[in-house]
Amino acid sequence: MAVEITEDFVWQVIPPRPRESHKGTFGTVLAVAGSASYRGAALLAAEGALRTGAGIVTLASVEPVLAAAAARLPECCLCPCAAGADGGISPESIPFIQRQKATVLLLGPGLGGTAQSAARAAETRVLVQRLLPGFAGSAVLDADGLNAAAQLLAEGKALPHLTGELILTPHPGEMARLTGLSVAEISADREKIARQYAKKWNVVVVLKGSRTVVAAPDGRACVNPTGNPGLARGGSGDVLAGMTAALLACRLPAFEAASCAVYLHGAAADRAAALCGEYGMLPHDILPQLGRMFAENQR
Ligand SMILES: NC(=O)C1=CN([C@@H]2O[C@H](COP(=O)(O)OP(=O)(O)OC[C@H]3O[C@@H](n4cnc5c(N)ncnc54)[C@H](OP(=O)(O)O)[C@@H]3O)[C@@H](O)[C@H]2O)[C@@H](O)CC1
Ligand SMILES: Nc1ncnc2c1ncn2[C@@H]1O[C@H](COP(=O)(O)OP(=O)(O)O)[C@@H](O)[C@H]1O
Repeated sequence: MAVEITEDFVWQVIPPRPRESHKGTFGTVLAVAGSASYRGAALLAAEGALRTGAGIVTLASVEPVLAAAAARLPECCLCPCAAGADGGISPESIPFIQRQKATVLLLGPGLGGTAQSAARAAETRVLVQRLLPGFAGSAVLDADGLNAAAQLLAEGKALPHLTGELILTPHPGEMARLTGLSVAEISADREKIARQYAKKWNVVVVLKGSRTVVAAPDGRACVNPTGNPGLARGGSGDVLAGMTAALLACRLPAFEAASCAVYLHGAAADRAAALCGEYGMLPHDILPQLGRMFAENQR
């Protein structure tokens, strides 16, 4: 049985910021995210990363997303991309994205896919196929990035290799697309499935939902006790993806980064629910509560 993540574990793993540190100490998250249809996903992911300690966050996206980011998140650096199918990021911009400084790549939230069109899904697949392989750091693959990877796996292709570690953050629906199993089969033994595929794919799997399971390729696994059904709404996963990328950028190893991110995301959501109710809370209400937890723990 996997152990539960504890608050003690989280604050042992996330160190205080050294007095002599600078922004480079805490890495650069390059978030490739958003499209005309899903502007909020990119903003929630970028703010999740900014509020979880990353030294620099750069958002690579199309103009309407960047306009929203510039208005709401002045700390966010911007990498303007050409618009492709259905207002998503065109693969034409890949060389420009590859020239951005980055220690962690966050790929997927709001990129768009088959829900928009076959052309959008194909372009998102190209982004995943060309940005992940050989990336010099670690990466988080989420949302439409996972759907693109599922298509590649279904075609018999392997998950792309990068220099660092790769974290996949599927909910059970995405895990079903990635594995070819049914949601019922996955739900029957979430821990076993997460462990099995972490090993098979050589990645950290974050199988989301009530009691999220985090599994590493070396066989370690843990279960998250925090969080509540107020998180069951669009946008919660985008915040988590940004938080996870930020902890990677702060140089936590992938298993620890993912475990701490899911614990803090859920614990902040529990505080948001205490204030707004599970019906009334929103994903962005997680962010101020997260700040309170960092402050209470001198981080
Ligand atoms: N404001 C914004 O910009 C937002 C943008 N967003 C962005 O939108 C993009 C696409 O996201 P999405 O939500 O449309 O696709 P996805 O999550 O695959 O759901 C599709 C179907 O999958 C299933 N399914 C889902 N969860 C499941 C579960 N736990 N367990 C089992 N099944 C589950 C379920 O199928 P059903 O059960 O209804 O048949 C559901 O209808 C993505 O890039 C994201 O970042 C969103 O984050 C929202 C806020
Ligand atoms: N009932 C629940 N209890 C605890 N956490 C939940 C619950 N439902 C969803 N969550 C969490 O909320 C997030 C939802 O992410 P996801 O399903 O990808 O949706 P989206 O990307 O649209 O926000 C995940 O972190 C998941 O673990």
